[in-house]
Amino acid sequence: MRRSAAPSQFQGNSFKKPKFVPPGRSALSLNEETTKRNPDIKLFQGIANNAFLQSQNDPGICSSNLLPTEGSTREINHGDKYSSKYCLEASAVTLDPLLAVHSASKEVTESKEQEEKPDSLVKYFSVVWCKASKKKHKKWEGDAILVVKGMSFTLKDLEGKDIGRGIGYKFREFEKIEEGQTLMIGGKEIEIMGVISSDDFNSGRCFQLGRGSPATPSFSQAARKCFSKPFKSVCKLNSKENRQNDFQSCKPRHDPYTPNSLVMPRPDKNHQWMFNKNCFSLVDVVIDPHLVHHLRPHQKEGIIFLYECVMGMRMNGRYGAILADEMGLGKTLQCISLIWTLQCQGPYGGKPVIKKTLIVTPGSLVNNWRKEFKKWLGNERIKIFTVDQDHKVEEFIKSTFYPVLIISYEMFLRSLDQIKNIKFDLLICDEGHRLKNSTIKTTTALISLSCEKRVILTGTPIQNDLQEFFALIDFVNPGILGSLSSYRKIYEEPIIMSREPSSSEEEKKLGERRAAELTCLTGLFILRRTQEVINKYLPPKIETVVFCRPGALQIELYQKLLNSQAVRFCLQGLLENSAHLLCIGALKKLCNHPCLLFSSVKDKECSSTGDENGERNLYQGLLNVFPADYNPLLFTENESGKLQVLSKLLAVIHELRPTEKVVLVSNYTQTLNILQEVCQRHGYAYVRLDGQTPISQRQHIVDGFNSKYSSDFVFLLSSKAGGIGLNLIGGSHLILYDIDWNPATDIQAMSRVWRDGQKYPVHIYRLLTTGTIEEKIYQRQISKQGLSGTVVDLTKASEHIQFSVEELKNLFTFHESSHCVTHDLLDCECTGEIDHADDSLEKSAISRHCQLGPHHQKSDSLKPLSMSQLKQWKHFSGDNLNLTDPFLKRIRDNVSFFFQNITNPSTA
Ligand SMILES: Nc1ncnc2c1ncn2[C@@H]1O[C@H](COP(=O)(O)OP(=O)(O)OP(=O)(O)O)[C@@H](O)[C@H]1O
Ligand SMILES: [Mg+2]
Repeated sequence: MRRSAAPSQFQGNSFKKPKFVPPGRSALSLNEETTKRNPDIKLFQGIANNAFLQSQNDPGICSSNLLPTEGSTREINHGDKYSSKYCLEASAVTLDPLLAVHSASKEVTESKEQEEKPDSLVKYFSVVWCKASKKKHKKWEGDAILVVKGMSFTLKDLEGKDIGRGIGYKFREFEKIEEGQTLMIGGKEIEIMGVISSDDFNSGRCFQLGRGSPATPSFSQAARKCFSKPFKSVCKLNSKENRQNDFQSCKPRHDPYTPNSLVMPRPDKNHQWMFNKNCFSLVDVVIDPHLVHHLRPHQKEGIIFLYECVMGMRMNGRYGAILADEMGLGKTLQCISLIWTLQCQGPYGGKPVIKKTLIVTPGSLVNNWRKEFKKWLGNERIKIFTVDQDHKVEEFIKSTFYPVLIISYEMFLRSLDQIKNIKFDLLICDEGHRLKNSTIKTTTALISLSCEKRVILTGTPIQNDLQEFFALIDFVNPGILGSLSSYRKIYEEPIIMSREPSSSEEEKKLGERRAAELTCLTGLFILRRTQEVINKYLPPKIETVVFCRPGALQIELYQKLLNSQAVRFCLQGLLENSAHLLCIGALKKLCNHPCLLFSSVKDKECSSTGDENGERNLYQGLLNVFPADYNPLLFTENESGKLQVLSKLLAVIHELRPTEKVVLVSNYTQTLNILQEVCQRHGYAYVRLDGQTPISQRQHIVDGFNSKYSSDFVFLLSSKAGGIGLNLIGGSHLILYDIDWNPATDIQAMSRVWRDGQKYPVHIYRLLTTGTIEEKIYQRQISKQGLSGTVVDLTKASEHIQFSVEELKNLFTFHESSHCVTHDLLDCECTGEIDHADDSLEKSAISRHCQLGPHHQKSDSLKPLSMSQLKQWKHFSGDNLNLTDPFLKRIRDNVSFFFQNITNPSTA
């Protein structure tokens, strides 16, 4: 047979063909072998192997939070300004037992015993294949990986798909396999090209080599080009003009030697080779001292990280980054520092790296960005253009005045035709987790921009869904993980499979190794730090979960609803037309206030529409429970346990802390109407921001509330409509009036007030109605089920949550006599009469599971609580006579139980 190369070998990646390794040397990794022959790979691996830093000193820094092994974190070495030191934790994964088996194969195969149990032996070969035919001249059709396990052979293409299988081979047959040998497998003829180590297979690297993706980025090709004409372009100095430019700008813009100066790492030789063709002199890029003065240590690290990424210094040919710091860590300031620096400076002759930057952000944050630019850089340094009703993109295009364009995602889509014609050098997508779906218009439109330097900012953990993760990675560094289908085969499927309880040891190992490899590839350009890094700059946070006794009317109505035909149908498993959602909705409304339920029943009575959802079955007889002359507009506070508590809470805050303000959060507009009415009745000045608030007015409302001169006492906020990214540091008390299925919604709301700039200790109150569905939702939030996977995602509505009949039974049970069902579930022995907290468990033991990281990875501090963590909170019943907290004292009559936790007590 003529040995013509497989398609991928035509691309000139000659090093890709694995060299045959004789059995005695089979433990040597393929990479070691290839690097010996190809310096390009070695250089790349140098980068990759150095890519992770251990940050034992800084608990808050955790690289991308998708860590393969405990504590695999990144930190930038400040000791040496010009070099970032990394260490690859993933490479420290314990030696794969398969590898050991592999290297010992000779002796093992001679043993008869093993002959009978060949399953324990797995070998991997790189091969080329073609369909079996009798033709004389055949052409190989592709590269593939041959997996030989026991007596079965599997052929996988370089996308990870199985393309052939064979069983029933004799164990001795594969023992003799060697380079050049041909075999028939599943109707395909294959030729063995070489051995692949189990390490390379388990990590997925052998698939990448074939694809020429991350391990061999465009860098190797570019570098090869340079080698072909050594020094020519680099040393061809220098036109007169160049020299003059060089001379003029070779001084750093700011002094790199002053104490506390923040100097960006210098590009290495390869970078210079590729990007400094004109041989400008190297100039230090120094962050404006005016900014450095304000920067927190984690922000300095973040700026260096962003700089290295967008300059292509972390991974050759890749210019994207994901800054996934937890909420409130100042991602905006880090980006502003980056923009301002690149706008004025560059490492080659001091020439600025970028001219124009596009910032795309949710509409409600456009003005916040403008404000932040002004806050950190003043009005004079940089001119920014924000697009709104009165300022169109055309104006930006006509003017040469503005280097930065800030636009909302919606407006961006509408103005795409114009924006496409502008050459942007840097693209920043704020709250960029919305790009997790690569098929939505916004993502495709942004991808269509030619800008290579792309930064995603997100406070939401991004690794919970591996497909969404792919979309985000592929957005910032297109193609780095190959095609979606190969990504699924090589990473997603093995990783998910390994998490199944039924997975075999081997599957578990493979999944772990693939996760480690994925982390390794992506960890270079993802940075996530947790709230802990700024805790020390923040005031204390006192969080209290308040279990409010339901009012008499609520109890009666609640029981009536649970006895309705609709609920009974649900419990019999008759869940057509989402009837259970209707029941859940009615119970939640009732918990907020009975008048909301009354209005729904009345609306249904008056409406002429059909009854597909069985509303009539649910509402039957409810009106009789209300007083005959009940008027929902004249609702009273004591009809709702939570409203009574709220009203007293507002009163005591107003009385004891007259200069402090309250953020009052609900997910429902109708509930906000009631809360607004309460404010009016008591004469509290308030502002309101919900989904109806025009985007143009939002920042104005926020600024007004945050101003120390404003007389507003309450900020009524619909968290779903507008909570994301807002700074509400004017408020130091935050009350969550109702609970969402999705813990992320509540966490988002809570972190609006406890953030940089907050002056007062922050009090957060979560109100729950005792014994009702609200407690159940809370338990779901803090139990494993609620914490797994994509639930921590603001876009997932409760309609997508699946319930079993068992779960519905639990949801539709009312625990009228319990002080706190959640406490009952904790298996805690205390009676709640005195303050109690369980110290028996280690505080940080439980973390939210994510698909990539191990189960005991460092936890996000803003992640939802777990049950066992809750048990460690101080807890006590409302009858506790030793209450000292003046706020809790005032509301205790209506409260059956409290859980309380204080973060950062020392900064008080
Ligand atoms: N170094 C600093 N010193 C003082 N205040 C700071 C500093 N860095 C940021 N801030 C302030 O902290 C607040 C939060 O910053 P920012 O809005 O950028 O957070 P974020 O990381 O974008 O959070 P989110 O994910 O919620 O959007 C802002 O008011 C900002 O001005
Ligand atoms: Mg932000």
